[in-house]
Amino acid sequence: MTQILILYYSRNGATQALADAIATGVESAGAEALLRTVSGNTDDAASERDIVVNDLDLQHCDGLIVGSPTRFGHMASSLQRFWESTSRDWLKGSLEDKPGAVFTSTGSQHGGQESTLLTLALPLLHHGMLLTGIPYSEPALQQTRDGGSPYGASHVAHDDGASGGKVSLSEHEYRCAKQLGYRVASIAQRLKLSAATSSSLSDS
Ligand SMILES: Cc1cc2nc3c(=O)[nH]c(=O)nc-3n(C[C@H](O)[C@H](O)[C@H](O)COP(=O)(O)O)c2cc1C
Repeated sequence: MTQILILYYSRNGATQALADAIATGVESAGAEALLRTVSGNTDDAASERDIVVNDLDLQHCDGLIVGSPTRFGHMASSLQRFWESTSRDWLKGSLEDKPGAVFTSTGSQHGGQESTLLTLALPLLHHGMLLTGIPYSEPALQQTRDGGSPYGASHVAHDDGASGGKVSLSEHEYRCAKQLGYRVASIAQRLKLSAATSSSLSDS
């Protein structure tokens, strides 16, 4: 079965809520969603609901969707530290030619979603991934008054999670996130199928 790795860092649950919505989209395409986190810093703990990613997760996945809260306009240091530990996988090309996408949560509406999404995409490109976002054929992208962007899925948290409140995505944020999961999973399935078809043609 096609396996999509959803890798995120989240301290207060908002980025994790996006990861869950993306997983719903992955599963709606008939693929498996593998939710993984990165380890946090001593003074900045990561959510412990999901286990920490390992090398095999990167090597075996058919697609990767990466998320982080926005921290001063870019990704959290825990996720940056994770990327700096991936040189061996970069040398092996573990992620090369696999579809990838990104997501983020901010405290405020104009707190840097686009800068975070665009910079979250850079390590994926360095690893040779095929970057995708959310197309405007998704109606929620036109209708949203909160998160959701062509660059990736997003949520405006107004810091509900940080103040101990319940994190809840708006309907449009949820639909954009689900669409992103569906899109990466269905692209991964098509790539896998065409690789299998061309290898069986070259064998015959
Ligand atoms: C050190 C730090 C820097 C932050 N920088 C920003 C920022 O630049 N823009 C913004 O809108 N929110 C910022 N926030 C708020 C977080 O992005 C927001 O609370 C996010 O939803 C947290 O995600 P999480 O619940 O997954 O941890 C910052 C929070 C912290 C702790």
